[in-house]
Amino acid sequence: MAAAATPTVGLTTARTFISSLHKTLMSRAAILSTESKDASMTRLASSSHISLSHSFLQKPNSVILKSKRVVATKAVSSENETSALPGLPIDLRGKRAFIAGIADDNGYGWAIAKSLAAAGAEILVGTWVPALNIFESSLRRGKFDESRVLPDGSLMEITKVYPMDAVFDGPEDVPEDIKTNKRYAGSSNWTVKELVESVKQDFGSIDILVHSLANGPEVAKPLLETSRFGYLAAISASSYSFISLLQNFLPIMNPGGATISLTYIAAERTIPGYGGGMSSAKAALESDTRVLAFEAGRKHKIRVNTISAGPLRSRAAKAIGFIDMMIEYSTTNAPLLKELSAALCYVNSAEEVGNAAAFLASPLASAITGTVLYVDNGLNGMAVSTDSPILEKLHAAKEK
Ligand SMILES: NC(=O)c1ccc[n+]([C@@H]2O[C@H](COP(=O)([O-])OP(=O)(O)OC[C@H]3O[C@@H](n4cnc5c(N)ncnc54)[C@H](O)[C@@H]3O)[C@@H](O)[C@H]2O)c1
Repeated sequence: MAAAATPTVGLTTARTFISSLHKTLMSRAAILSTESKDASMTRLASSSHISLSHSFLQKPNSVILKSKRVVATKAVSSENETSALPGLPIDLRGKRAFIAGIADDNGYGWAIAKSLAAAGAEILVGTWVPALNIFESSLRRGKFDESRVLPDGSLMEITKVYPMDAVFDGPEDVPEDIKTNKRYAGSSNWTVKELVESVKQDFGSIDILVHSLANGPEVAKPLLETSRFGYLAAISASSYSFISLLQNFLPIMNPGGATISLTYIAAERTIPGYGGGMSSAKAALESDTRVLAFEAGRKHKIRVNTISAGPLRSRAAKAIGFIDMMIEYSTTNAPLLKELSAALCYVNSAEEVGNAAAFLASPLASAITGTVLYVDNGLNGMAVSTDSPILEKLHAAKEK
């Protein structure tokens, strides 16, 4: 079920590629490395994976024209070279991340995967079963190629995509109507226990777990009108799912690893319209972050944090129905006044959340656990909206 395999390259192409990499390496080696160029090349040959974009695969002759799309997915620098680099890099090379909740390239899960990949982590993805076919076929057809581009010009590789449904812990929990549902036909081993068993069999262990999923069937209903079913379904898919993933993944997580979930300010302050028990689910997720940080920290040396993210036009958010208003509210009232999705600088909000997640997952955050990290341009700190007509009256009165 590999979504994006690493293709082999023809001999001539490989020579061209190695020659261009050799040039790059030589210039890097001259600046950075104290070891011999031959030793660097030997290391490069053994550590680099040559990977090509889908567009190259479709047009083999375009490899030289599109040389930027021909990349080494593993960094060529050694530990020595890294320590010689200026700055404080987020280095996740050698780490394996499982990101639960990616079904397209618009959501926070995708952005986090990209930042983790840019820092060198290997990426495994868990996709909700009903969305799996379309996600995998879009990936195969190159629909996401443009948004797979990482800051160094290479493309994010997803080593494997796993089907999952986070509301079922084991096969015994799956009701008949889901078992026979045609959207689930053709996929297997997608309950949480079976998923983790598959990851264990395939890879042995992981270092980073990201929970980027939520679901509330009655999200559009006010809490006061939410049914017991809707409320519990929201908690099950959006909060307990994190506990279930931790329960099952912790035994195969390497000590020192990190887990991250995504929350929303509606957990702490009232956001009218974010209903159906979703605000309750996020409140539970934030509280659980603290308790799970204690338990997972003591028992497994694993950190647990959650990112409270600003509004993003993801598929899930669009389904709620007022995401554009929330974005406008945020861009008008947050301390940092920037359009989140077209930021003043080279990043957008999803990337900013991705980068914060990469930091939290890295050794740079080794003493951070049990926290809610706000990545929302500071909106959470505001007690009044600056565009309130009441405040406008106040300002007008002062000016008189
Ligand atoms: N978009 C926002 O404005 C915003 C703001 C703050 C927090 N968040 C949180 O970010 C996380 C990611 O959401 P997003 O907005 O990026 O949307 P998204 O649509 O990209 O991600 C939600 C994912 O959850 C998956 N999913 C739903 N039910 C599932 C289940 N039972 N099992 C497995 N997967 C399931 C969906 O297939 C989808 O891929 C969520 O926790 C969301 O609450 C979003």
